[in-house]
Amino acid sequence: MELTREWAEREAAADPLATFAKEFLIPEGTLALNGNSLGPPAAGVPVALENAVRRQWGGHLIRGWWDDGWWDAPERVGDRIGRLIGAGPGQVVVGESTSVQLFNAVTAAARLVPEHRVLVADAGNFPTDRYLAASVARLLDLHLVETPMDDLPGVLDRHAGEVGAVLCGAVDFRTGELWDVAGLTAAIQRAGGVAVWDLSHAAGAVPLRVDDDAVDLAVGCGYKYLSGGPGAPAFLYAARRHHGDLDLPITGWHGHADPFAMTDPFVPAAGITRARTGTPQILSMLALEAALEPLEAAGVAAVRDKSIRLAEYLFALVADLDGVEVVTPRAPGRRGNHVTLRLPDAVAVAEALLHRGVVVDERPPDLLRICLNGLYVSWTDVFDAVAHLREVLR
Ligand SMILES: Cc1ncc(COP(=O)(O)O)c(C=O)c1O
Ligand SMILES: Nc1c(O)cccc1C(=O)C[C@H](N)C(=O)O
Repeated sequence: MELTREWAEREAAADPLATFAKEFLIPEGTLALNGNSLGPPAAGVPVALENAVRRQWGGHLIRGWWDDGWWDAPERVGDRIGRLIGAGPGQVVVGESTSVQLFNAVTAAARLVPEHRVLVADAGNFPTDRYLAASVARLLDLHLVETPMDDLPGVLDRHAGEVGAVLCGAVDFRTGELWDVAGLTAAIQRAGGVAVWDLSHAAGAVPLRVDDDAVDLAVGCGYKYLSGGPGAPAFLYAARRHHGDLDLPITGWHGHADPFAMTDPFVPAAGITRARTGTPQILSMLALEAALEPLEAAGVAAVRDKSIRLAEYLFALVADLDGVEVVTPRAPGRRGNHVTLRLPDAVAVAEALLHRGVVVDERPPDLLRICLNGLYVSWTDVFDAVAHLREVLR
């Protein structure tokens, strides 16, 4: 690799994924490097929404639930996301916010092993995960143990036999560190626990194999690498082996075995359908469904491969920047698709970059996150972003 713009231009010209950038609505001259917060809209999204509102809703009114496939959307879109995370059909539903799904999953996980009174939570996880783990612990009167991910194996050993639900983030939202989902899931299960992974920063970013890794439950965000739009519905994965015993706390009527019988008591539906809650956010779900198309067409593996190489380019480009430390592990197997730099005044630097059309984000006090989603970020974007950073720091 060469640290010149000409080299970046040559790489961009030879990039087999280059055409996918045109399938996203990104303002001319803007470098969208914060897809780990909010992915940009795919061009198919406004088309799908226009169709959903005018033709489906406006044309068919309530018949849309059946004639336009709205009723089945949570499982249908769930299966599509399932393919992106290595889940076979019938194990993923889409709906609600990530936070609601986290509450649902962690509570159900704890209820799978009611005699195990320790709830373990990743201390570095995004705040909503930690708040919800604490809330579930209070609700079920469990003992909450928060641990840095590095110490998770030790915590599991110390509490072996008492461990119930364990909530971890697959990719650290701050540092971008990718954890060993397969190995840690096995360790959690050896301790008697039930592994709940937050895949928000991993789904659509890194190839996941939730079935092969024997993950118990997982939750993920719809608006980061899946580009479903602000507040896009989240997803919940539950391994098929748990479906019969899954006692989810949000027992809405869409999760009932016979919702239109409208009778008591609540009888959970068979399969993953029991994880449905109330009426799903159809417009948002159809936006999310349309947004998946470029990612599905490119394939997570190809996007990941390019993202890894873009990060290596970024590591090389920032190597001589004084006072800038790369916080993200460099080994590809140990990082997701965002790179985090530690530097003084990260907030002011992010602000200055934004004025130059470089959209990154900062996490206080001193972290700058740069998301390199190979689906729409190019080699020249990385070169230009670092050139701007260099000028801002000067
Ligand atoms: C790991 C993680 N979980 C959850 C969320 C968000 O949850 P919600 O979509 O409910 O706001 C985020 C980001 O906002 C996140 O980074
Ligand atoms: N969910 C967000 C929001 O509602 C507003 C602004 C940003 C976000 C984010 O997604 C933050 C993100 N999860 C993070 O990793 O920091």
